[in-house]
Amino acid sequence: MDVQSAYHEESTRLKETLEEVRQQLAGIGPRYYGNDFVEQLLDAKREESRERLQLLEIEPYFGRLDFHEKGKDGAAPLYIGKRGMEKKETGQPYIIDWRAPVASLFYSFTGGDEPVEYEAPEGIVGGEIHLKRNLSIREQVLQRVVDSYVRGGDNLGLSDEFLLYRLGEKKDNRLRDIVSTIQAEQDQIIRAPRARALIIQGAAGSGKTTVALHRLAFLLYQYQDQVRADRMIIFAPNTMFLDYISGVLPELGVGNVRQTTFTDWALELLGDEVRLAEDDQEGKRWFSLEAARPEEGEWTSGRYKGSMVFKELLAGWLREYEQFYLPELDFEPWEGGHLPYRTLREWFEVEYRPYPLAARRDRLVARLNRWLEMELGKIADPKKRKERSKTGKQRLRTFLKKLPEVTALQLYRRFFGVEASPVAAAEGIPQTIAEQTKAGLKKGVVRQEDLAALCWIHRQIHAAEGRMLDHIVVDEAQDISPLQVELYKSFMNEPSFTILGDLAQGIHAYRGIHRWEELSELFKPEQTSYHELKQSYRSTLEIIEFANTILPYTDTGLPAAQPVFRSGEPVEVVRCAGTDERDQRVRSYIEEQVAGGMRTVAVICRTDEECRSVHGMLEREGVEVSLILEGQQAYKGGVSVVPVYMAKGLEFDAVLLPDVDEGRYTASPADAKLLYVGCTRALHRLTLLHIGEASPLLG
Ligand SMILES: Nc1ncnc2c1ncn2[C@@H]1O[C@H](COP(=O)(O)OP(=O)(O)OP(=O)(O)O)[C@@H](O)[C@H]1O
Repeated sequence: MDVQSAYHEESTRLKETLEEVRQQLAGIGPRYYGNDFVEQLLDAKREESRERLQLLEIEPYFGRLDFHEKGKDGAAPLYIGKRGMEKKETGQPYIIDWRAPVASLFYSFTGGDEPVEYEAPEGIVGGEIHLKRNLSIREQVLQRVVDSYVRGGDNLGLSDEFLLYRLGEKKDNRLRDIVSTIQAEQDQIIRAPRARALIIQGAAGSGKTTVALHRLAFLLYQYQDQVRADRMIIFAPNTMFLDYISGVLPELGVGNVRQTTFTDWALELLGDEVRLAEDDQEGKRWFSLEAARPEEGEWTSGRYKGSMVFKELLAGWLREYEQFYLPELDFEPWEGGHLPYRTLREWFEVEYRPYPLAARRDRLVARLNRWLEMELGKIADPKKRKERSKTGKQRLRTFLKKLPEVTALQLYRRFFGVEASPVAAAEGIPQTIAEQTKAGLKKGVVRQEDLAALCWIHRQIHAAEGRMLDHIVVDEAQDISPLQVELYKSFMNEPSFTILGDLAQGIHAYRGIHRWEELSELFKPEQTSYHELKQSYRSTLEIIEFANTILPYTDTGLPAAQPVFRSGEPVEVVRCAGTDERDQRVRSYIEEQVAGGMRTVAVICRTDEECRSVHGMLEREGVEVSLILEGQQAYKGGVSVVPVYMAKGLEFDAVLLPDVDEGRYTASPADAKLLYVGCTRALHRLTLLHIGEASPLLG
């Protein structure tokens, strides 16, 4: 079929579809606002349908697959959309949800005339593909029809055309869904079984974040009876990144999934008791040029406090503390009254043993109160009872002081020896780490690196409290610690994780993992699987090849990222005679890129100070530009100046690195990772400037 007839055919089908959607929408009826519970439930269902149809009304589908199922007559066209619908009159599928089993063929099929199959709930279904067609519909208008496979046709390289068209688009300030162009290797991850910890090492721009979000949408569809959106969490590195990805799930019709940072989540779990030190800023501490760089093999406090070694120490100390928690004392409410230690021990050590420490203490206190009331009840003389009640209650208050309330922070303080305790402070913590932590605790504050341990203690002493979770996504997982994952595990009956990251972008190696085994070892072998995504979709061929030359300096041994064949302008590296020329080049770069239609442009500097200086210069020249620093809540798009450690996870149409000199990017793996992150943020254009000698990482 020629292009024109295909376009005509699809226009007709689109018209029909839109008419069907409109009719179904019109048939839904008005909303119900009354108090009847059954009506309310029905209304919620109608509302769901309305939302689904409204989504379909804008872009009903993006693909068509003509599939000839074995044993059936001829090939039937399947239209695949972000949501599914049936034809009202016949009840037959009219648009197939992209997550449905049969839709997997659309993604896994990469050409060839061989038979294909997919896994349906009823078993394996086989057949042949006759046509794979990509359809681009915007605001109800058919814009493009691209056949990536026609049975019997020559099918030369067409499969990439639609993907390239999508990758060539300019980006705004939000990550988008990719349902129409999910690639086979990505689809495998999206559709992987739920009950395991999936660990994914993916090259920069390989779609990790995007794939994780699509996987959530898939799990909600596939395991409707087992998972709920409000029992899923996405952990991402910072609030601005969360803002950047916040559009994807709603586009996929998924609401109610909590998207948060570990710090926010941990502080909420721990309550008001825990306060972070105000100077706990990573930019200053680790990314200034003066920042201390840990030696290879040396424990940094973040690595240590996130390690399983530290967890074991905590666990051992906590066991001992629990053992000595109950003081060896009888309780005497008044002269002659007596509750022996033996009985108290029986309650605490035997009866309440199965409960976590906080609950054991609560129960003991409640029992003591009850015991006192009962003893008082036995006294017949009202005057005497009143007198004893007063003394008894006073003595009980004094006694309870020896059973201090247990909170995570209090225990942590005792563990570090900041507060007296029946069990001595733990030994074996590297001295500087112990001293630094104690100094903070004495001032009443902790650092972010303490949060995982505090939350872990909290779980140990409260256990069953809090909701269990169905699935957790950990993005940028190279930056998290084993203890964090151990903690997340305690919120699940069986592990169900999507853990994604890139060790080559491990710029927080002072607190993050250095090998994926550090996380996979936390699961039983049959509970975990490891995948690699090597293909990179974000950047042009030139940018990926350029970034690949930096990769070996990161010392991660990771393979080069593979580009899709999308060619653009060469990467420019320009030596400037001095700051005047550099500033002039930064300004003209921004001007040119904006004039050339780039919607997001970033000047990515090595440090906060450098960013402030470039931003100040641009503002003085009247350039409209946002300065992004640590703690930024939202990403607005347009032109930004951002330190490289904050740019991780984001992407921009055009990127300029203005300070790639030998002093700012040395030949160390830490700097190589920073430069790799900086370069891989660019989709279409990348330019690097330096004054004096260029960084040795540029070969
Ligand atoms: N199959 C695809 N079709 C179209 N675009 C895609 C596809 N896969 C990824 N992309 C695009 O590639 C870009 C990178 O995706 P994403 O940010 O999810 O990658 P990442 O692996 O998390 O990157 P990084 O580790 O560098 O932050 C995004 O613009 C995304 O839309």
